[in-house]
Amino acid sequence: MREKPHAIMIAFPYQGHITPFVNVALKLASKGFAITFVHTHHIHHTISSCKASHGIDLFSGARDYGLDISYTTISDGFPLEFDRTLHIKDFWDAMSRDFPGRVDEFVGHTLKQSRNRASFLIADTFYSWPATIANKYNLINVSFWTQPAAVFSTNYHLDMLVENGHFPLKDNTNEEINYIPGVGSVRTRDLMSYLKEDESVKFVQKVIFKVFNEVKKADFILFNTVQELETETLSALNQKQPTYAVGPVNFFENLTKNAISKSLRSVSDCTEWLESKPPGSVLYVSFGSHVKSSEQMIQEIAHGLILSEANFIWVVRNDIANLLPRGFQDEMHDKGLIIPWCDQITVLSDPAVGGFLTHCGWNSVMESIWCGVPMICYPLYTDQTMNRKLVVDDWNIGIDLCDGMTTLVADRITISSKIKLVLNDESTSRGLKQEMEKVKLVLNSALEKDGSSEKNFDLFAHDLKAKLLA
Ligand SMILES: O=c1ccn([C@@H]2O[C@H](COP(=O)(O)OP(=O)(O)O[C@H]3O[C@H](CO)[C@@H](O)[C@H](O)[C@H]3O)[C@@H](O)[C@H]2O)c(=O)[nH]1
Repeated sequence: MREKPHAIMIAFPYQGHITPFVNVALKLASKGFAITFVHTHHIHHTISSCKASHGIDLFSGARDYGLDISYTTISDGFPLEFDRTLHIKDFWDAMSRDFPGRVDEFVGHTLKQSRNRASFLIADTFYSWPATIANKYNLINVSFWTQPAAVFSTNYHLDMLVENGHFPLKDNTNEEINYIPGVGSVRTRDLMSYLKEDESVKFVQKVIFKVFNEVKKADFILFNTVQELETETLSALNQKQPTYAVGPVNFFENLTKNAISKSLRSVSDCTEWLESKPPGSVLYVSFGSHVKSSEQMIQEIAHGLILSEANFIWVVRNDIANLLPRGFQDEMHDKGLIIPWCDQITVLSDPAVGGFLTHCGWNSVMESIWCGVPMICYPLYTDQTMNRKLVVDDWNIGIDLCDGMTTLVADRITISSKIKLVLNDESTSRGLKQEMEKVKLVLNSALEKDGSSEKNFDLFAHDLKAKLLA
């Protein structure tokens, strides 16, 4: 192939998807691919308003490092000021109905301009249109999955859940399931929240049904996970479609020294505060970019933190800041630092951090392992319950905040004692750290030059080029 193969990459408009997707773009470009990277106008506007120094092209920094990435934006159909979180159902109704047409037009136009270059499409698995558009333009269709393979496989085999009477899931069931190919034994309470019998998630179920029909038509599927951590699940999936565990890709950006802005919020610098704390003494608390806990639970966590007497950094996003107990900031003195957002990987890498109270978003789990920080798990929605199961039950690198998981509420005394267990209790903390070292080694080795993720990425690039030439 004389000209570089060309990827058209359409990002999914949420932080937990943007971060790894940007890294996939950088990685592909570093392997000799040309990229056209696309954000929605709204995401572009949000990212660029967080960093005044960046111009209109978020990827100009990548080109400074010799990477062939061009960048553009398309409309999601709503004005910039429309509140996409508050009106999530309207937003996603329109995204399902109208956005595919915009992508179609964009892809058609881009291909016309690209002078018969060998092109292919990469989109987030959560989009429901890639197979249709790839088919129309005769493009290879690459799907990118941002969660564990176990969650993918469960969604992929929804028909089995239906046959066995486990979909839709009745509330508060705790049966064992062991028929999902490659997933082993899992309890119904660990299944994704949107499989539950609840009107409010009906529209999510509809989306999931649709996207998992679509992904069955993908030519290649990339997983932001590690082969050695999910070996059986991945090999079962590989029997169905070509799958490649290439994760976690989240750290690849080091290559460009973080020159690519991808944060949807402005970042607070915690370095100085962390430097003033002893090693392993700080609990980092964050529930990711968009999930909301109940006011009651936020209050219990706040009191639990004070009772534990631990040092802590708590990412309290602006949308939940009003839920903190009155007088909390005075009570915590210098023991606590409340910030609206930070560079999470930088914070987790700091030697002062000894534990992570997390909602178990998959990026947070991967980042915590990469930094070797044991977790206290407080999963809230979607894949987070399954991610908790991997962290606590399978890998023993974290503990549950809410044992039993049925009510999802813990009181301040329990919370405080869980924090002490992870940060101060000799035996628990040593046990978690020992297991964490093993899992961290697996993850870090996968990212080495001859590690599985690196090799799988090369294999993917090789297979893709072969298919483009065929
Ligand atoms: O102050 C902060 C807090 C978070 N992050 C980053 O934000 C991302 C958060 O991702 P994740 O931990 O996966 O949580 P969510 O934002 O909640 O991600 C959504 O997307 C994930 C991937 O699909 C799913 O696993 C989650 O359940 C879903 O809620 C991570 O890369 C963090 O490094 C920061 O940079 N600064």
